[in-house]
Amino acid sequence: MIRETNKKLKFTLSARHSPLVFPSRTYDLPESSPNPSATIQLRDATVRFPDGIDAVASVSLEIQPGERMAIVGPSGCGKTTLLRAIAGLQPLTYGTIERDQDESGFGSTSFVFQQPALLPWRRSLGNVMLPLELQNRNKLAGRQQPVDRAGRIEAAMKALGEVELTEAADLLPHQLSGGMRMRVSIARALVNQPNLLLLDEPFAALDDVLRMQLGDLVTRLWTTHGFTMVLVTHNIAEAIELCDRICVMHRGRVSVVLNNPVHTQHDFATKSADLRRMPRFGEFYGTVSDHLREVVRS
Ligand SMILES: Nc1ncnc2c1ncn2[C@@H]1O[C@H](COP(=O)(O)OP(=O)(O)OP(=O)(O)O)[C@@H](O)[C@H]1O
Repeated sequence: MIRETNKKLKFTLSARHSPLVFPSRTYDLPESSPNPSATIQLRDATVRFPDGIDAVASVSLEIQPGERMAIVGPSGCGKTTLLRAIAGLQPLTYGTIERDQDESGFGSTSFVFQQPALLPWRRSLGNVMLPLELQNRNKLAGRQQPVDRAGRIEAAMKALGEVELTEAADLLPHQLSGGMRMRVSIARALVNQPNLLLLDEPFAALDDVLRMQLGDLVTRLWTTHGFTMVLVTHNIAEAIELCDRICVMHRGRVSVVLNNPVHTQHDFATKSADLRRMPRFGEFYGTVSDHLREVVRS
């Protein structure tokens, strides 16, 4: 069932553990989103590993439907652990993470990793169809309507079309370039119409030009699909290009959440390369770097 989505939403930040609070603002979300996007609410979310390290320490944060949140911070500050906790892959020691779900109770989340992790014996089409096959198994748990083979092929071809790889449907992963493999991985993430897309350093292994091209692709897909997005990255420029807010983490905690002034409603169609030329891009880049330098020093 598709619910009506609110086109204008107020973004708020629960700043209980954030020393710096920036005012919330109102966004115009993309016009057409086939799935209602997810709201994520973290309250005192804590992950303590057996060695006593709090990889995520009392994080309270609210991510609104259709919002794109970047998570940056020094190596080892807990970014990946936080993302895995949001995905439900990492249990919390303390606190809660709430996700709204669709009526079937499934609430689809897709994950894109730095390594595309394609099955080497499956062609692009077969790799992209995989989540739908797994989803069919979930029907045993009464969660989703099964999708027949024709439906799976149609959905996978549509997703491959969205990443401009229709012509590579019959190729095996070893016949694809690094950028193409990543696009197949993005198509696989899109095929079950996620309302939440989690990306962990997706373009870190790629060169700058590819990075920008794939970043523009993700923005275009977000404009069409309207999913909520959380991106872990070391790359400040990428965080600014792709996200509405930037969360700086340090030692498991949220140090600050910054509103991105570079993005406004009419920037959605602006290419990364053009965004980078804007004076406010450079200014904001400086602000984010200053915060990162500060947390590293403290
Ligand atoms: N399974 C685990 N068991 C024990 N400690 C872990 C485990 N996974 C991560 N850690 C520790 O938790 C802390 C946070 O790790 P995490 O991978 O979330 O950081 P990160 O910010 O994503 O790092 P990077 O930027 O280098 O990828 C680190 O000190 C790490 O050593």
